[in-house]
Amino acid sequence: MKIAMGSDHGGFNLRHKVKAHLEAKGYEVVDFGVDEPVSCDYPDYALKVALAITEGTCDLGVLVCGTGLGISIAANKVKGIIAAPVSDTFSAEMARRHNNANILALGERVVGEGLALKIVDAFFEASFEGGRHESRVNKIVAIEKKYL
Ligand SMILES: O=C(CO)[C@H](O)[C@H](O)COP(=O)(O)O
Repeated sequence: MKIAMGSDHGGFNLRHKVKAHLEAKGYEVVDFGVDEPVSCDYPDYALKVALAITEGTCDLGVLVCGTGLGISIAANKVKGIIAAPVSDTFSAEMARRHNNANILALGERVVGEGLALKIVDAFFEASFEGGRHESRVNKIVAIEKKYL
């Protein structure tokens, strides 16, 4: 599995820790920056990661900013993206199993490294269940098609 990653300055340190963790587990990570921990705009990195997924060069993504909010809000503006800002392991698992999220968003100023890595594991070890959840996710896609 190929994972796209990106962050702004607020998620710079945690992005590197998550990247090392995923690589140690054998995932291929494509890192879209930011390359230096200098003040920058999170929508720029949300867009790079979102497009890598919708264009098919990566399978899933991880985005990190200070809270995980702005960067997921921006990513969710791209058709085909379901980005979930997550701060606990249960929601991380459900984001895949029920919501078919294709991007996990983390907040470096919200979760510590230990919890963040457990959240990452919960997200990547889970799979979409389909069934009743598929028709619900399809309704999200229909909203996106009609209104975005
Ligand atoms: O969390 C974020 C967006 O949701 C950003 O990382 C945060 O807003 C950046 O703030 P600052 O420019 O004050 O470092």
